Amino acid sequence: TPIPELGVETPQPEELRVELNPISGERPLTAITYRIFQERDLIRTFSIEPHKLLSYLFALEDSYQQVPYHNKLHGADVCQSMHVLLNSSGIKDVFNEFEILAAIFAAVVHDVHHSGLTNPFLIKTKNDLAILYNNESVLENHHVAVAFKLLQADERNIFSNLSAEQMETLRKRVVDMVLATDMAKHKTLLADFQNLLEAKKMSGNDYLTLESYDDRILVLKNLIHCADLSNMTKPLDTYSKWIDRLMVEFWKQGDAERDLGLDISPMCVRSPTTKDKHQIGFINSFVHPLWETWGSLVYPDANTILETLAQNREWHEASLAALTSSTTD
Ligand SMILES: COc1ccc(-c2ccn(CCC(=O)N3CCOCC3)n2)cc1OC1CCCC1
Ligand SMILES: [Mg+2]
Ligand SMILES: [Zn+2]
Repeated sequence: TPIPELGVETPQPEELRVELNPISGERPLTAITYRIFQERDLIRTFSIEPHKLLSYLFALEDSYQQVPYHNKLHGADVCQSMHVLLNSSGIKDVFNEFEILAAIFAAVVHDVHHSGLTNPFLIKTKNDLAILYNNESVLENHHVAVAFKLLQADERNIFSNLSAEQMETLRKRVVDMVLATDMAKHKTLLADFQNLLEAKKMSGNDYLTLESYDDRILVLKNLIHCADLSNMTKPLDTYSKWIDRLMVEFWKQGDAERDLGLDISPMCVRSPTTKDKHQIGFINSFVHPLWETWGSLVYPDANTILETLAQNREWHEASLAALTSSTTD
């Protein structure tokens, strides 16, 4: 049975079309995710009932908070970036449709109900979430718990036609991937990833023969982490809009820290050079090493990404030089 164009039979196609229309900007997360599910034929492969997918995505989108950066646009952005990265010719044929379903789902849910505050802030203010999750990946545990809580309503359970065993593995993959987006996990995640690629290179067989669950999920964890850190690899006009959103979110946290008499986190200090200096430092310390490693796996697919990353870093260095020279004059 052909799936209707908008995914569901509806007596009011025009109203639904407006609602789903990404141009109207009302529901970018739903529009992008629904489109990706269609394009990857996930709706048919997993017998997902279209009206349940729409209900789930509407509820998910509405559960993203209206904060400057970690809002539904970021969820949509990471989902779209994940979709593109999964198409890298280097890994296109590596992952099966279950892993792809888990990866796309993990990407779109990965920051749901984000409060616009960082884990250290929630921990030092003894927020209920920090108590609940014992200071361990507090936000990330919350995001993935909310994502699965939304699935409990029958009209939103998009996985109702998966077997119990399939659901169990999907759940494990999604939890593993969302928890891996905690920056505190970055160093271990990247080191394990580099060791895996090194071992594969030593053994001579091509990278793409990933047998164990642990090897496969390790690559998927780095993949969602790359998607989450993909702002710096985007064209400058897009990238600079993300920076502005994140800085507003950080500055609001800085204001809260000051009001509470707490030390202001370094990234939350309002100052003209903070933006460039932190971006350069962050790209050098975290983003470039991660994308370079990813680039070695999918070589040469990441070359454009690495070039854009280098150009964006140079742009920050130039604006920092201009700033400091003008202030020293
Ligand atoms: C557009 O700029 C950024 C975009 C994304 C990130 C970023 C870092 C880690 N993640 C993954 C989620 C996480 O762990 N976070 C969320 C951001 O705050 C830190 C804890 N995302 C960092 C960015 O810039 C750096 C932070 C201020 C200047 C340099
Ligand atoms: Mg996050
Ligand atoms: Zn994120």
